[in-house]
Amino acid sequence: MLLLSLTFLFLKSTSFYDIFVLFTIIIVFYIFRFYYVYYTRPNKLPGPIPLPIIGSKYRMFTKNFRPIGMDELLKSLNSQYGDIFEIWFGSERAVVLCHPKYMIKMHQTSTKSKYIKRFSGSDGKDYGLVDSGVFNNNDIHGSWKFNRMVFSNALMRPKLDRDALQWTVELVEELESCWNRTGIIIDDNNVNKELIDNNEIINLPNWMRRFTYDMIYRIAIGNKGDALKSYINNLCGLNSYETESNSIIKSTQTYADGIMYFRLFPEYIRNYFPYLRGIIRRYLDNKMYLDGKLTEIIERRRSEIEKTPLDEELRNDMLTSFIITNTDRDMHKGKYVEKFEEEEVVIRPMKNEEICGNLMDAFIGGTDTTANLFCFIVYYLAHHPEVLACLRQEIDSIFQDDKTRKITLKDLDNLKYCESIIKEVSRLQPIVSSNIRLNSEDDDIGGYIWPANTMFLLFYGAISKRSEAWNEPLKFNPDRFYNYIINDKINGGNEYDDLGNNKNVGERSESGDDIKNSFVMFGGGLRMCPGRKLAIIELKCLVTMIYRKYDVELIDINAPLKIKSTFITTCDELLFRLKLRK
Ligand code: HEM
Repeated sequence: MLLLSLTFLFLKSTSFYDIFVLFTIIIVFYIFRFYYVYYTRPNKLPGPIPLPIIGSKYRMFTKNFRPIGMDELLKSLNSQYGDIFEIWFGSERAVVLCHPKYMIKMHQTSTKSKYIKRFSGSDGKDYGLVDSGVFNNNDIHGSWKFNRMVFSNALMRPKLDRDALQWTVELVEELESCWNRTGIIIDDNNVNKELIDNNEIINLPNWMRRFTYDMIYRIAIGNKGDALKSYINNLCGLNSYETESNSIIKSTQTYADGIMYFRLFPEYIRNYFPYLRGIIRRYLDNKMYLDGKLTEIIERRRSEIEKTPLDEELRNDMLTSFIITNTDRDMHKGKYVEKFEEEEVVIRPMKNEEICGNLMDAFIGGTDTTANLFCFIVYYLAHHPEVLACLRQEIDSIFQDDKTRKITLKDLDNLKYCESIIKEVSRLQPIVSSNIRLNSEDDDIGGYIWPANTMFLLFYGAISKRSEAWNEPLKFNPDRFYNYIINDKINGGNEYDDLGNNKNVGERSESGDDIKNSFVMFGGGLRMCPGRKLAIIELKCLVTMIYRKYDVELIDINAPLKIKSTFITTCDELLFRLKLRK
């Protein structure tokens, strides 16, 4: 208030000329300071010279002014500057790492690791970006450790596998019925010309986003989401109504869009820059609405749990797990000070704000990732009929040509080639193509000592395609995951993820050219994706149910894959239709 009054007084008593001169001085000072910091920085690495305010962002346009995504930008800088270089986000430097050897420290699975932090600073607390939830949580040895443990436990329970599979099956059936109603499933005599011209309806990402919304809503809250249902109603011209799940999902999407503003602009600019202030206000209002809605749901469930007799089983979803943590309903109550790797975590009941943050992280983490990966799988299978034939062989051998038998967890275990396809697509077209880590103490990376809080950008898009780790790295070849023998001796001990995969070897480990951490689909270390098991269950089930029954055709097989890439890579358009498999 005082600042505003002073500004008002100043503006009233000065001429336009004075303001212009003052403004020019500030800008010149800013530019001078910016380049002073740039030219006196420690460990000067190669990289494009940054511009004030926009940093290296001007390189996101080609010489012909074609905009490019983050993935393409990093690829071109990698080939120009090598495996370690720097780029600037505004006035903040990021050291870009493109070789798996640098991941050994970044992905270390120990609480002693110096690379657990994802972001710098303590700005954005009002938007839940400091000590709330899991993804953005920077309070590493405090609330992150606790939330991360409860979040992972909720997702990794074997009981959830069974439900996740059953819910995926039900949702694929709903998806099929939507595709039937909109005419996406055709036979030879029934090619609906009108439909083919309607890109909205035949665009696969539009369906998959709603599918994964509904799925993660059910996993997180326990009730069915309505995104698919209201989308089909809309397309069929029926009344679409606003359900609780839909408004939460929409509001979560808006919340996710807002994160960028809180990360890019410091608090004083957010609060006092006129146009920005309005945008920020809207994002904060939306967050308040979302927190309110989620708190209502939490309280409803809490009272439902309180009314449930102790010997009666509770629902099997993340929300219930969060609410009962260390309460009388928790069979581990009081028994544990649990171990998180080698550090102790005191388990306590979860606060409502923490539950809200965790639910939002589940919604954000569990939708675009799985949805877009499925679209990329469809694209790759359409372009590699030989791989599709092998997939069909595996599916048919397990289901004996039965196109409707319910999938079991044992079937999922046996779908090894299907899993290899998912991994190989992720290797070539990673959904999370770059990731961020910060060092908590001074440390040596790439032969330089980096001061604490240096930002490292791990460019997974390059790391997963190194010729030291993979034979013909740019070739789509799921066999490299299928026929792959783990060599303990060469790797000096293996680390297995929850899927039973050795995370630390590339295909060429047998020949001695092993490269640690060359497959980074789910990141690595203590911050590795906690939703990985769920994602693989969903994807295997989806791929199997679709491909055992249908031929998936792309409307234009020659069209290049249309992607948009920031830190995650999404499929913009993939026009498709289905035919019943003969
Ligand atoms: C194909 C699907 C998915 C992919 C490719 C993927 C990938 C990733 C990657 C690369 C990270 C960063 C890990 C790191 O920093 O080392 C991550 C983190 C995370 N993912 Fe996923 N993910 C997927 C599905 C999911 C699902 C289904 C959920 C939720 C149920 C989820 C929730 C999260 C959360 C909460 C984090 C932050 C973990 C932390 O900071 O401690 N993800 N994911």
